[in-house]
Amino acid sequence: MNASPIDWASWSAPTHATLMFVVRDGEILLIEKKRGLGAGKINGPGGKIDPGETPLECAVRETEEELHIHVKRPRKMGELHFAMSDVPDILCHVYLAHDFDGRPTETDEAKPLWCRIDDIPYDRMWSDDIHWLPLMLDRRTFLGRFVFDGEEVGWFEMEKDVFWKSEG
Ligand SMILES: Nc1ncnc2c1[nH]c(=O)n2[C@H]1C[C@H](O)[C@@H](COP(=O)(O)OP(=O)(O)OP(=O)(O)O)O1
Repeated sequence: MNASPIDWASWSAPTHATLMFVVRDGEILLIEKKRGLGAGKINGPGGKIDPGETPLECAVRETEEELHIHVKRPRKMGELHFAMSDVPDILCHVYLAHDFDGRPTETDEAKPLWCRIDDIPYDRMWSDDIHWLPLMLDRRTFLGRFVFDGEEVGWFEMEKDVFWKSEG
């Protein structure tokens, strides 16, 4: 691929956000996002980090708010650095869990959707997802850098097997 149009060494994002994925019995718990950035797309639950909140606290809170479940023992699997063309840049922390309390419930923010791991609807998701979600499902950690042109990925690179310090 061409050289990056972004100097990633000096890049920083004004928006920090999270994503949480629950994988159990060969299925992944996704959402149909009903509002906010990415409304209409399929994604994991998640959202923007509040002031004073850690990324892990945010991922757990957003999952509770959007699906009314409490995830157990989430592990940080990756970071996604999004240089955007039409909204402020985003740094997103990605978590994986295998267990939770509660029953996934539709809220005004999200509709739960269990998908078989081999039948994930990438064509209804953000266009970066296909570059890192399969890696995460193979239990590999990652750092993805993406330059978006509107809704499309114009440039990207993936670092694999990145060490992320455990939190909490
Ligand atoms: N490119 C891409 N791929 C996968 N996931 C995402 C992106 N860009 C993104 O922003 N996201 C994720 C990261 C977050 O989980 C959401 C965006 O957060 P948002 O819904 O705007 O945050 P909330 O705090 O829930 O929303 P408001 O309350 O501010 O409306 O998408």
